[in-house]
Amino acid sequence: ASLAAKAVKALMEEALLTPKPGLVDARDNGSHTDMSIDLMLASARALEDTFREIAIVSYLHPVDQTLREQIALIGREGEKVMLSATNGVNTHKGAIWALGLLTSARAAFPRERDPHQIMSIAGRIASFHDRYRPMQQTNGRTVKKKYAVVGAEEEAKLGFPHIRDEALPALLRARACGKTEVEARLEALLALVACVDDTCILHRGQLTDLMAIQSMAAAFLAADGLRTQSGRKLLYRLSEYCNVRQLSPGGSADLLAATLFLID
Ligand SMILES: CC(C)(COP(=O)(O)OP(=O)(O)OC[C@H]1O[C@@H](n2cnc3c(N)ncnc32)[C@H](O[C@H]2O[C@H](COP(=O)(O)OP(=O)(O)OP(=O)(O)O)[C@@H](O)[C@H]2O)[C@@H]1O)[C@@H](O)C(=O)NCCC(=O)NCCS
Ligand SMILES: Nc1ncnc2[nH]cnc12
Repeated sequence: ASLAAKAVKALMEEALLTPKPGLVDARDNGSHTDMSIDLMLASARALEDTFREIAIVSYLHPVDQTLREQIALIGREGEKVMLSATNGVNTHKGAIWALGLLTSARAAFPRERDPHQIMSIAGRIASFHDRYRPMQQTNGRTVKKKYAVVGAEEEAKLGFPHIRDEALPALLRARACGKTEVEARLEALLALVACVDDTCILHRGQLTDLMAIQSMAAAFLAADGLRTQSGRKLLYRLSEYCNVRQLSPGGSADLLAATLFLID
């Protein structure tokens, strides 16, 4: 399949993974009142042309500022495409960013298969300055004024450390112990939730909410996930915590989609 089709597939697989705490899945809308699984899938499909354009301009392109600025333009258009497909709901802003950069890296080096190399190339692309980036206030910028966090921008510039050191190892470890694909992906997601400074959570909630969510996710993994009663109870508590406060680990969901794209 094309890179664009793989990016869309990764977004769909993330959306369909069930259960997920706070997030939209095939069973319920988590803590979201303005999203549904149909909306997530429609948003994913609408983004295929965006990822295709990114792949085309990036094909065999050297890693430089021109590449950075060309894909930024397409990415910003992609955000508009997303908002028109969802009637204004921000379903995939972080995913356009992460998957856009990773698609660009894969197209620039079509023979490179190693996820670590691809993440590092994407990090180099992200690190060039985009002179045309609007100065407008975003939730990420608001949060970063308050807290020193690794948000979506830094995550990419650093070469996706949370995918490299947490999600990918968790996914491969769970597969190697014979767990189901659903368990492996859920553990990869929770490995992200346990340590990502999710600006979605920090924008709507408090620092104490982020810490509580991170520690419940870590406890779920320590309890061997869905395999044990205590793991299942922790996942239930985490979901309730998110739903009651209308909080959602949207940044971690985007990074899970990026993880799935890297191993496709
Ligand atoms: C450089 C950009 C990432 C923009 O940076 P900025 O800091 O301004 O980021 P945000 O606008 O806040 O958006 C970043 C989205 O990334 C996700 N995210 C959050 N934390 C992390 C993290 N630690 N690591 C990785 N990813 C993270 C998150 O996306 C998900 O949440 C969305 C909903 O988020 P939110 O905005 O909080 O909620 P709303 O419902 O909109 O608002 P409220 O109702 O709460 O008020 C959802 O979409 C998920 O996807 C963040 O939203 C970059 O985006 C950029 O500059 N792009 C320009 C184009 C470009 O250069 N592209 C290049 C390649 S395509
Ligand atoms: N499954 C999901 N639910 C809510 N927000 C998201 N952002 C990215 N994936 C999401």
